[in-house]
Amino acid sequence: MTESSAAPVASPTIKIQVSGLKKAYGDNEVLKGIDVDIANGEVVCVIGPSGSGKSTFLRCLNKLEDITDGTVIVDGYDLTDKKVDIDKVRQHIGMVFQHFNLFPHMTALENVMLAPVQTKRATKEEARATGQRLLEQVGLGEKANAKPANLSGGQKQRVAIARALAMNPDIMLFDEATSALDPEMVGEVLQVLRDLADQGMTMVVVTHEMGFAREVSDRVIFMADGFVVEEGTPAELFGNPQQPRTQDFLKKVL
Ligand SMILES: Nc1ncnc2c1ncn2[C@@H]1O[C@H](COP(=O)(O)OP(=O)(O)OP(=O)(O)O)[C@@H](O)[C@H]1O
Repeated sequence: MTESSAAPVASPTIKIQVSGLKKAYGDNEVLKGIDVDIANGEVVCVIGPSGSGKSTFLRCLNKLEDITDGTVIVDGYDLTDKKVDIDKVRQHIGMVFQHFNLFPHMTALENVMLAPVQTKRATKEEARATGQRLLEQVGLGEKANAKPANLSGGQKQRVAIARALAMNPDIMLFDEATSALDPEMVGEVLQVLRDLADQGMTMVVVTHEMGFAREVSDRVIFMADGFVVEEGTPAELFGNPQQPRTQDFLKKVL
């Protein structure tokens, strides 16, 4: 590998290029060779049965997991290149998990301000102004001074989304962001995701919300047993699935 290999290498229209991605935990190979390209502004939903490798796939996209084999190129940075500064790459990527992991002793606004200030991307004043704007964007402008304990699950998740947006990412990864929520709060969080999709954010969304996948995504990927079994537009995948495994899965969940 040369020094220059740490520089961006991909086309700016392709945000994420995954080729031959394998991930094993010991002898257990949970990703068995995934090939996916995701374009700028594309919204991709990843669906599939429990244990099929969806979260592991997502976590490989910002190297929360070490990649066993294959390549993952994000915003032109090859994550398998040891010279690539992963913290720098992660500044392009916002990630939202099932559990919100907010700091309980900080207000909603302080949680949102934290990363830009800590990484010196913004002064405190700038981060405060941006944080307030982002809380308003997710419908929580009036909750800026509330501590997480005084917010509902859906509100906490919306703070977590605002926190991810505070680093001004150009890719957002959502790992079952609504799975821990009471049903009545799912809609308010999905609405924030819809708004982000409308604004042209590149998004990869691991979800069990088939209605959301159907309505919002540009492309749906169906995974099973560590493989991409089938992918297509929502109309193709939900309306006319080709693979028996996809058909069986959709029969169960729709
Ligand atoms: N840190 C880990 N160590 C060992 N095995 C793991 C680890 N993380 C995940 N696995 C295994 O990898 C497989 C895929 O898990 P993953 O969480 O990616 O599936 P998933 O499709 O997201 O499932 P779900 O829909 O239930 O969240 C599972 O068999 C799981 O037990």
